[in-house]
Amino acid sequence: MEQRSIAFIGAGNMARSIIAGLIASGYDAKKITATAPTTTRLAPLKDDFGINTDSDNLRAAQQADVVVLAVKPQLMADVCLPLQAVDFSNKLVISIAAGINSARLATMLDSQLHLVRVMPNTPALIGKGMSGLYAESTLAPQDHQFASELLQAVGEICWVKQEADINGIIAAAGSAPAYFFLFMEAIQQQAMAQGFDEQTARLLVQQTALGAAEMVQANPDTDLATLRQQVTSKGGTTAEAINTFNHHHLTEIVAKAMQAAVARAQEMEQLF
Ligand SMILES: NC(=O)C1=CN([C@@H]2O[C@H](COP(=O)(O)OP(=O)(O)OC[C@H]3O[C@@H](n4cnc5c(N)ncnc54)[C@H](O)[C@@H]3O)[C@@H](O)[C@H]2O)C=CC1
Ligand SMILES: O=C(O)[C@@H]1CCC=N1
Repeated sequence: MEQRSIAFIGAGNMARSIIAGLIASGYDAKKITATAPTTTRLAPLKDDFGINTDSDNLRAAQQADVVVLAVKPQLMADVCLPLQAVDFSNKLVISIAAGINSARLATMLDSQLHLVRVMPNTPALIGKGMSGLYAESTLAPQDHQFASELLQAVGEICWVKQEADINGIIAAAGSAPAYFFLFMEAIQQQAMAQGFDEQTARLLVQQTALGAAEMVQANPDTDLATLRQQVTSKGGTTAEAINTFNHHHLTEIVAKAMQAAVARAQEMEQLF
């Protein structure tokens, strides 16, 4: 892919995940700079991936072709204020922040932007990310392509047509690794309660989750319900477990959780 210079403003969990994935995919480490106020987050990035680090956001942004905004939403306005001095006319801006829309980002940076909003997730760290992307139709094709390739370097992508759909991506992918971790934690805990040691309980759940996810991927023409039914023998053990989930309205719980994620993103759009 095109090797543009990239400045990650903010060097937390998500920036690290994308940087790790980019380096693993062969992106030139010298073309990547990450910023943070202290060396706590920066030193490991420099040591692990050989990228440049800087505590000066303005300098990093001025020197980059692509500026990735990767700070917490509540900090975004404060972080953007000094960046208003940057000439963004020839730069691509990528924001990964939840709950801050394009119009608000343009106001925060006081510029007309070549902007892509991206909603990634942390499995980008191991090249298994899922990112949703949104841009105005006026975005140049080469910027569109660069953003696609950047996120494809760390996983799968899908472009959404309306900016509001980014909130749906948050609910279904950005936040969703945590749902699976929670589910796996619950299985691990119950396996331990049934007598397995912690390590064995973890192996049982992690290998099963991996196997299930890979079966989904390996059978694109088989719907998820069919895969479930193939495990569920009539009158057997799985049927009892699934009946218990249904009795406690698992589907409704998931729907409510995803709706709550969207509602929070909408609320953040008003707050920050
Ligand atoms: N963690 C996740 O799974 C996902 C996070 N996001 C978005 O990514 C963004 C970052 O989230 P995380 O990485 O989880 O947060 P984080 O708290 O791990 O990282 C934020 C980083 O910003 C740095 N920072 C704080 N003040 C700064 C400043 N003035 N200048 C430069 N850097 C500064 C901090 O040192 C920290 O390393 C958020 O906007 C979030 O909505 C999006 C998708 C998934
Ligand atoms: O929890 C959050 O707000 C961020 C956005 C998606 C995942 N983490």
